[in-house]
Amino acid sequence: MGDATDCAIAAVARSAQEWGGFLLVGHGVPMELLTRVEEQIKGLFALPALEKERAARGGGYGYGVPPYILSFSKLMWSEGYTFSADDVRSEFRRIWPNGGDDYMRFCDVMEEFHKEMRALSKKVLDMFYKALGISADHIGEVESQIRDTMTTTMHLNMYPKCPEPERAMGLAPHTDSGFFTLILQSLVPGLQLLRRGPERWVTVPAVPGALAVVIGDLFHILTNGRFHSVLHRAIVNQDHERVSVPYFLGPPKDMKVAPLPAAILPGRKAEFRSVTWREYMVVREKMFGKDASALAMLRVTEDERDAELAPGMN
Ligand SMILES: O=C(O)CCC(=O)C(=O)O
Ligand SMILES: [Fe+2]
Repeated sequence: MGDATDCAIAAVARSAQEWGGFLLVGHGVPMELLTRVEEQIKGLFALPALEKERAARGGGYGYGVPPYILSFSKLMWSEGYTFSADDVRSEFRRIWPNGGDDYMRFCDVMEEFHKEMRALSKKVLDMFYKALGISADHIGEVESQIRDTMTTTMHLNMYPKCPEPERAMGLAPHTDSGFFTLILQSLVPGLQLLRRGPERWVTVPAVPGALAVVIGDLFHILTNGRFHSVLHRAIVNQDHERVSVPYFLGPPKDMKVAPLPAAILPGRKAEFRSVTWREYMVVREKMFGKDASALAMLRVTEDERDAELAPGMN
């Protein structure tokens, strides 16, 4: 994947435009490591409820579901754990206050995974740059800054078997807010992307060793809407529990994100205002559960564009 072929780059461009995501194979993260990650996560969620509650979610991190899913009416059939990938050892002291073998094994596996995924993320970003027409020898200051400062948040999802799957949802429809997400999933399908025109939910196949890549809202802004953030959800089933591990890549929380000049097509203008991730989350929170998109709030309006073209004329 280090030297992705022109054909692979064209496929990335096409799927990022049409779907907002794709399945990545041949990425080099060993399958055997992915299996160990899944085993550790199953072990974590199998702990007694009281032990998990010690790490109850606060300030965005910890055990529990992300707050946005509470604004949906359908029953959510999942458990979750969110943490900063750089702080595995301190975060999981909350679950294992005295350390010990289980703690060590869990942290070792998560750190190994983080190291591999971080390296992979940079390769994926470079593929996206190429797919936008920004070749390796034309990467500018902003592009390199993004590459060097990307942050990573990990989220662990556990969807137990559900006796009445049609009455529940694993994770409500949402877009990811950052740049892009690499998702490891069990060999049990459940992730679905919303395909446009006509709208329908399409299940992402569970291919051994593959990682799903999903584009987030800030990447939609960065690419001036050329790559679109995709609405996705997770469904549950009666026969198998399912684990998924989204590895979220994004900018530092206070870095301004605006359409990359090199990504704006000839004859077009920047269609989004610049925003930090922190600011974006405030807009997004207001939109949860409403039938409107936070991204739309950041679109530059015709009036603003006219004002920009003719300063001081009103
Ligand atoms: O379970 C999945 O496959 C999707 C998880 C997801 O989209 C998320 O946690 O943001
Ligand atoms: Fe997601």
